[in-house]
Amino acid sequence: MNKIEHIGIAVADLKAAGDLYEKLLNTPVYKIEEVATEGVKTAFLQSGPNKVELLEASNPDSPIAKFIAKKGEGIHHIAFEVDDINAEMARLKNEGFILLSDEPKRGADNKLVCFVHPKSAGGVLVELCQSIAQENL
Ligand SMILES: CC[C@H](C(=O)O)C(=O)SCCNC(=O)CCNC(=O)[C@H](O)C(C)(C)COP(=O)(O)OP(=O)(O)OC[C@H]1O[C@@H](n2cnc3c(N)ncnc32)[C@H](O)[C@@H]1OP(=O)(O)O
Ligand SMILES: [Co+2]
Repeated sequence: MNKIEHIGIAVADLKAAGDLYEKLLNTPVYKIEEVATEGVKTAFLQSGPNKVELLEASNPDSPIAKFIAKKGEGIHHIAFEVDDINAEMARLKNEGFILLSDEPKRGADNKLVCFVHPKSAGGVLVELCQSIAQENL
């Protein structure tokens, strides 16, 4: 596991949250991207070395909709950068962590991603992110 790749924040209204975080971080949203397979619409802001991912549910079955219904808006997950997501997934599985998919999935912002169930990670939803090489986009 390398640096924190982003902090995921669940929001009810992506536009309003984007405006708020632009003021808070004094930096513009640099990308808006829907990941239909995840049921989310995302907005990204970069503040120094830190990346913030705002997440709005794009359908009622979205994990973000369920999260907000249960816990309200707020920090949803921590994503870590990995060099080799398949190797990290195998290592974590071997260590007894519960992975939420058998294979990496296509995430936002040109990443391959996989999630670790919060029940096996001390109550924190952890995401692994491997950048997709330019030639493979
Ligand atoms: C991929 C695009 C983008 C990117 O970065 O590229 C994203 O980050 S997409 C982010 C949205 N997608 C996901 O979150 C996928 C992984 N999440 C899941 O599969 C589910 O949300 C899961 C399994 C974590 C929870 O789903 P479930 O249907 O089991 O919901 P429950 O409310 O029953 O939760 C069970 C249990 O877990 C606790 N929980 C749920 N979400 C979180 C969370 N984000 N952080 C910490 N804990 C969480 C929930 O409170 C329940 O615990 P309990 O003690 O029973 O209340
Ligand atoms: Co994320």
